[in-house]
Amino acid sequence: MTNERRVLVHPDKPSLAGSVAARFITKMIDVIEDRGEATVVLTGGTMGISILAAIRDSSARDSVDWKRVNVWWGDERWLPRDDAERNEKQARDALLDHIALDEKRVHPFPAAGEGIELNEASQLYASELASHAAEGSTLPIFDITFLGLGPDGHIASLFPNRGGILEETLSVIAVRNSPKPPPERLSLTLPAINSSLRVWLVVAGADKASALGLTLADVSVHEVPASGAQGRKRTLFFVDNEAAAEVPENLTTPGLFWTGEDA
Ligand SMILES: O=C(O)[C@H](O)[C@@H](O)[C@H](O)[C@H](O)COP(=O)(O)O
Repeated sequence: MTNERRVLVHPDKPSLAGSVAARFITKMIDVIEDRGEATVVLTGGTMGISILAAIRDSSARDSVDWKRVNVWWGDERWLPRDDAERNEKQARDALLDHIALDEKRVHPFPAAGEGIELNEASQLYASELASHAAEGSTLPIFDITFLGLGPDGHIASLFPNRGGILEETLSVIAVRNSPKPPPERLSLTLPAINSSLRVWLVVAGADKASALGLTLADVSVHEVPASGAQGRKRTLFFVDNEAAAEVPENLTTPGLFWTGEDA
């Protein structure tokens, strides 16, 4: 298996969301069968949440043994737990509250207003990751890490020309003065993201075409953080036609018909 990056192009957002949902369900079933459990890292953002809703609405949804699925987040907005803009809240509304998860396996970031401040929250999440780490690691085995892509090329809460994208030691960082509101966030670092077996970027809309084109042109990770995303086994870009406008033809594959051996 090569660790090439593959761009799977879909006609529009609904077909993109439906295709990713179907692949995700299939992959979860395969991994659980193989390892007895599966671990996913969720992302915020409109496409990331749309995919959770598509999983919820899939007729195959409950073929997954959800009580064996571990859920983490790639980043979180530093807001009160029930704030509508919080990634955890949006994920619970879109999917998590509709499936039979084992709540002990669901690991949201800490929230604002619960007696700890941002730096301590990042350390707490790093410790929680470490307490569920695989042998000899500080991180659990992530089977799939979802990422959205910002128009500026950010992933999670790792923004261009900021120190966070260059962090090589910590697994979690506190983010302040975020260019995307809210200003305070928590984020996995690039090494933590790239520890994932599979990184699935979900990208839709004309406003992402430039960032996606630059990402695949391998410009510096400091300028385009997404260019540094690399799963250990597989890195897939699930995109719609609009977002693919600046992707060289030779890098794209029709997403609806790709039967790649291991998504
Ligand atoms: O907390 C967040 O905002 C996300 O984690 C962020 O990384 C998001 O995925 C991108 O900004 C894309 O968001 P859209 O899909 O809404 O453009």
